[in-house]
Amino acid sequence: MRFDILTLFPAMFQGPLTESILKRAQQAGRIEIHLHDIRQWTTDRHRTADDTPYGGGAGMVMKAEPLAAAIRAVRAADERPGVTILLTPDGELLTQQIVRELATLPRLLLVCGHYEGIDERVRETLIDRELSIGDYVLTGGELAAMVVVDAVARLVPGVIDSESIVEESHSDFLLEYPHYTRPAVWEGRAVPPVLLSGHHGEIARWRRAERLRRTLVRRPDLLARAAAAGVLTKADLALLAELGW
Ligand SMILES: NC(=O)c1ccc(NC2CCCC2)nc1
Repeated sequence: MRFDILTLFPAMFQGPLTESILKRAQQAGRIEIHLHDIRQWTTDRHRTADDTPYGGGAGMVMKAEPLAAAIRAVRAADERPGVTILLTPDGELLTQQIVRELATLPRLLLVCGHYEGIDERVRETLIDRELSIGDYVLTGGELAAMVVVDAVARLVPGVIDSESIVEESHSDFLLEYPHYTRPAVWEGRAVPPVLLSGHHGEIARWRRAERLRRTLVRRPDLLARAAAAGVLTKADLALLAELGW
């Protein structure tokens, strides 16, 4: 899968995309991440990529010409069809369902706005989809783009071991079960004995019960969605009834 990131600040992406899992995934050729500095498509001597807003008001707006030229040039750089996504608080809220959908695409172009945003006419003509990583405002779309790359890339085959994908939570709306590792007792707190029992069936049941209990306590809204999606078994519903749901 190919990711193209269009930004005024490519250096911001050092670190999250050049370490650990995403670095190894790129080295293994599972994913490609191409950074593009929008300023490269400015045409004036001062390399102007933003300007004052029509109608007045504070801040600056990213100019249409350089951004449009960048999007068109980057699209043309690879024959694979891509979806061009703008990261913005106005966008559709990113969920694991959307992440799974994006992970099936051959290519994603992520446009990172800055300052007050981008000229509306680029949104109307060149942006296919607008996504938000949450209801809060950031100084730029770069961190949101990193979140999208991270979440989507980890679902690309071969990026992380497949069994942890299969098990993962949020795919069936439920939160994760608690995780433990050595030592068996830490500062007087023991690991739940069932996890040391070697009884895989009991361990699976305990983990499922923990996911249900935690989701009930912390995210009852997700539990309602799980029920509506029909992913709760009769055993789940019986246990939830015991928990008062
Ligand atoms: N919640 C988000 O995904 C998000 C994305 C971009 C952003 N800021 C950018 C958008 C245009 C100018 C700065 N803030 C928040």
